[in-house]
Amino acid sequence: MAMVHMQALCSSSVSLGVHGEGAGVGGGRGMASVSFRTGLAMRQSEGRGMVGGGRRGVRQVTMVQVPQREGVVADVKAEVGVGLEKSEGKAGGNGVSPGKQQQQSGEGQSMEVDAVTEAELKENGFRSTRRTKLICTIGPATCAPEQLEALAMGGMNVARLNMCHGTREWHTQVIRSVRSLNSEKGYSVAIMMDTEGSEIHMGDFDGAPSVKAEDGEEWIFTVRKLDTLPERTTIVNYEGFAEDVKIGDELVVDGGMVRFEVIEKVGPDVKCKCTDPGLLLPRANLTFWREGRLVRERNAMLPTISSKDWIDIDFGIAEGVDFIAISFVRTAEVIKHLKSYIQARSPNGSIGVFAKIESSDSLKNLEEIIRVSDGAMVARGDLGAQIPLEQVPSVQQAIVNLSRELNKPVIVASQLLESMIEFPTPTRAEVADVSEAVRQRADALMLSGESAMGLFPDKALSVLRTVSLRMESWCRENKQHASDRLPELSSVLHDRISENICNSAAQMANRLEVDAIFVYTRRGYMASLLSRCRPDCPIFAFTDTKSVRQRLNLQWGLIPFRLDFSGDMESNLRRTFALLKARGMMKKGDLIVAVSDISTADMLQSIQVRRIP
Ligand SMILES: Nc1ncnc2c1ncn2[C@@H]1O[C@H](COP(=O)(O)OP(=O)(O)O)[C@@H](O)[C@H]1O
Ligand SMILES: C=C(OP(=O)(O)O)C(=O)O
Ligand SMILES: [K+]
Ligand SMILES: [Mg+2]
Repeated sequence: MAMVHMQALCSSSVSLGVHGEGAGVGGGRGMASVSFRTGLAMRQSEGRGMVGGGRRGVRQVTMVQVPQREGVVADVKAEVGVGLEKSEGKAGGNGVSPGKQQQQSGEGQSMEVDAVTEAELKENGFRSTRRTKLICTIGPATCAPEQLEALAMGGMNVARLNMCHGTREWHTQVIRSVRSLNSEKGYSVAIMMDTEGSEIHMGDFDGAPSVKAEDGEEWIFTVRKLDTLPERTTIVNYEGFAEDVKIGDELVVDGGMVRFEVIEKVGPDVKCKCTDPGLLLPRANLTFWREGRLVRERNAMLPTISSKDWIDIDFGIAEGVDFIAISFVRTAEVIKHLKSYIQARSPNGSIGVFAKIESSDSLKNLEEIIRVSDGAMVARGDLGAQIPLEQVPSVQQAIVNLSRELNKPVIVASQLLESMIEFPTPTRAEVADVSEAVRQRADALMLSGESAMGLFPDKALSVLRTVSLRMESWCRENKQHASDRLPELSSVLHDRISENICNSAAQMANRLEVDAIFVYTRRGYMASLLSRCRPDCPIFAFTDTKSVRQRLNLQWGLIPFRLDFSGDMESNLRRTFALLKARGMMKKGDLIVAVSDISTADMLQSIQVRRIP
């Protein structure tokens, strides 16, 4: 077996030499010692996800010969001495023993994992765990505690709150209910807040869940703030509406669910004739088209984050939501602006900011937007109203691929199982659509109306679950991963080491057909990088804070655990094995690849192959 010898003399180059002889690893269990030495100095970048993030300093990387130990099959280790300034972050202590480590309240227990995954692992083993994550929009059909619990039981990883709808009190109540399910019953449902954005939309219908617009009917679209609505009248939330539309324009509701033609303008009222009948839903999105083209000049004048959105965002920060999704993002600037605002407001918090890709402007700046965001959502509902429908599938594929390349989680959203709003089984075409998103290896799939106000929210979730599982195992059987080549992520040396460690670990895991990859990570960055490789086995991500654990919930293949760990990998591994075995989640003889991202005085990152003793 090879001695891997890595040498890097200055911050710009790393060379990897593989020698023909060296410590003998050949003999299977308990024999290994592969190590590499690096002597390099580098500045830690301030970018996201640095190991031991929050610290600055110059790192000195040195090699140590790794002693042979029981249970080690092979061990590749880069050990680093870190010259640190005082650590700024919380829970960043190096080499603190678990017993001594002071956690925020409620974080002192031995190991926390989502109860549903735990049960699934015990029952069906590693290969059975679902890799694609599921998001449910919560609405009137699912907001009661027992309805939320049914979704959590059914595999909901993230609950989404659409701030277009519902009152502040309603949202507060849902957030509290989810939080107490988590703390009292062991679920781990994260919360995503989705901003309303400055879209043009219709008003409510005096509490009616929907109103039918018949072919040829005349309707009034008005900018007047009416208290009582005359029949066949709807309010439009955009004050410039009556001025902007022209006679002959086409009004498209919800991307084409209903259409009208403008026939007359009377002051603040716009008289329209229904040309495509259908159901009008409260606050349905509205676009207007002239000579076959979307009129977007005025839309472009509206802010991406409205004053109402800022109030909602403050609310989200105060409630400690895990993710904020921004509607109708047009540029990277707005995401940067929001991220710095969140950073200033909750320096210790870690709210992931997701860019919703749902306008033609966002497509022009796609890469820039995804680079600065913590994730992206293919919001096909509005996207399909802004670009020709037939372009949506290829755009979806491009966004999924780009996000994965850039190491950002990506959600495929809207109309996945639309017919299940009314019917208990999906159409075959819907099943094919869900399967395709899974085959593309999106991180997460999202239900909207199906779970918010449909008749069969639990059934819809169950369809997402079973279709995902089936497609995932089909992909593994057909070795789809073989063709997945990812371009290198970044130019920062330190990042390149993390990336290459993760790529190698994932490749090793696939070749050795191990049962799981373990990753010990404080910020979650290494867990993300492993998820990005979409390996065949599940990834157990051990992290020491609740907020990081919650955030990892959204990423493909990750099973996040909260665990107090120390800088001593050997003791971390032994403790983890013991805890997992005691809880029936692993058994003697299981093979794992362990990746460590814990920065301490004598270690940076390592890959080990271990058999559970
Ligand atoms: N918090 C809520 N309160 C009431 N109804 C909701 C809520 N969230 C979602 N809904 C209903 O579910 C439908 C689908 O949800 P979603 O796709 O998120 O919204 P939209 O259709 O406005 O884009 C909405 O049109 C609305 O009727
Ligand atoms: C997810 C979407 O956004 P919203 O439901 O908020 O309109 C969409 O447009 O597909
Ligand atoms: K929204
Ligand atoms: Mg939308």
